Amino acid sequence: MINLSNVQKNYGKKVVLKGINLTFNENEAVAVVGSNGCGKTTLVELVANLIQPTEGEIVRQENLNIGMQFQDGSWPIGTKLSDLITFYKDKSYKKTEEFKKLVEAFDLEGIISRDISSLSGGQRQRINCFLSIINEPNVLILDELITGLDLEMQIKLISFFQNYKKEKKIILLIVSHIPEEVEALCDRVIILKDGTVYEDKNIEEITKEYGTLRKRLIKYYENEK
Ligand SMILES: Nc1ncnc2c1ncn2[C@@H]1O[C@H](COP(=O)(O)OP(=O)(O)OP(=O)(O)O)[C@@H](O)[C@H]1O
Repeated sequence: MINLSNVQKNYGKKVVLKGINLTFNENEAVAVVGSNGCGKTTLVELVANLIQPTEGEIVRQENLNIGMQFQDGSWPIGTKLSDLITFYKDKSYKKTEEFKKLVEAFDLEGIISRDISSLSGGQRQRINCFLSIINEPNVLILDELITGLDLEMQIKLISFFQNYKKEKKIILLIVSHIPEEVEALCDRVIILKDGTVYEDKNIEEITKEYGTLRKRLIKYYENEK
């Protein structure tokens, strides 16, 4: 369980988030959505303990292991995924069934021994996905998981993470601009606006009221103008 109470985050004089009260529970998949710059990544970085609130408190249940897939990641020239695996795991890991399953799921075979800095955005994205779960997190944060990926990989990744969340009963937090991705992966949607929680509802409530999440978000963007 992770609880945010009265959280505020400022960057200099700019108040990015304010008065945030949220609880995330085990076995729950939650999406954070809203316009560019509304504070989605800031919110998940606070949850991940990567940055600290300016005001308020974040309480995390003990022994939480947090994994995060970033929108991109820059590695020093020459870094290879195979080196990173040796860093995070022992050598025998590469012989495990688990590893073989992940290589297949993220289509890593041809890129594992290549310099990450020479890979395409989509290839790096697949590596970031793999690294986000290498330490078996019980809180997994996916920030724009399928953005920039070809359709085949989008379908493959969504299906992988649908099964992953069912199996592992983690807290899954996703940041996304793609309503269909959110509907496929999440039970609950938090919409941010002006640095606050504008709406916090289950997908079922949203679809009952608006038909689809896409229709709900179009209404949100219409009011933003
Ligand atoms: N390290 C930082 N220093 C200063 N300002 C920052 C920093 N990180 C984020 N911001 C600002 O905070 C605001 C929220 O940024 P954030 O990345 O959380 O938005 P977002 O909702 O994830 O946006 P997007 O949909 O474009 O990815 C933006 O105005 C951004 O410029």
